[in-house]
Amino acid sequence: MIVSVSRHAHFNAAHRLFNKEWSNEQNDEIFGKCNNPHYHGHNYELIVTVKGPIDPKTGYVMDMKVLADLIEDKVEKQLDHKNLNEEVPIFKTRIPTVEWIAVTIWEWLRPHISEDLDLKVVLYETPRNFCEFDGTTQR
Ligand SMILES: Nc1nc2c(c(=O)[nH]1)N=C([C@H](O)[C@H](O)COP(=O)(O)OP(=O)(O)OP(=O)(O)O)CN2
Ligand SMILES: [Zn+2]
Repeated sequence: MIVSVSRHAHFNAAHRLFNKEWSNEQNDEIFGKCNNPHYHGHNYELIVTVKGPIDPKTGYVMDMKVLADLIEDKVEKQLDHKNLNEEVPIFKTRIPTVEWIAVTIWEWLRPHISEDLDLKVVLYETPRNFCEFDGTTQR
């Protein structure tokens, strides 16, 4: 049997959506209020799911305490109460959209989770806007 287990986490962060290769007018046209030069913030809700076989000895797919500690160390410490554009180096080159934040979180977690397990990240930027990434690189 292949089973999924998930851990819910939370962080808040500020960001500004803009492409530094574009003019102010282009950025305003594409990103609108999200291009506010004084930034704006979100309460991000994160769901991390690992999927795989149940270990016959432990009954676990993965120890949720280990997963929780991993999310705290690799994600929350890097992003919580941060200005993503200014304080998180990867977002100097990636626009901190919910898409890129979700992909980045997946990349940060993947090396620390058993290769036998699939990993999926769901990230809510607002209660109505969310993004999902499971490592897929081709359509
Ligand atoms: N594909 C994406 N589109 C948008 C993103 C994104 O990351 N990926 N981000 C934003 C902004 O960050 C913006 O702050 C989202 O806020 P808002 O439009 O206010 O979202 P709400 O769900 O709160 O808006 P309602 O219109 O009230 O539902 C925009 N787009
Ligand atoms: Zn935003």
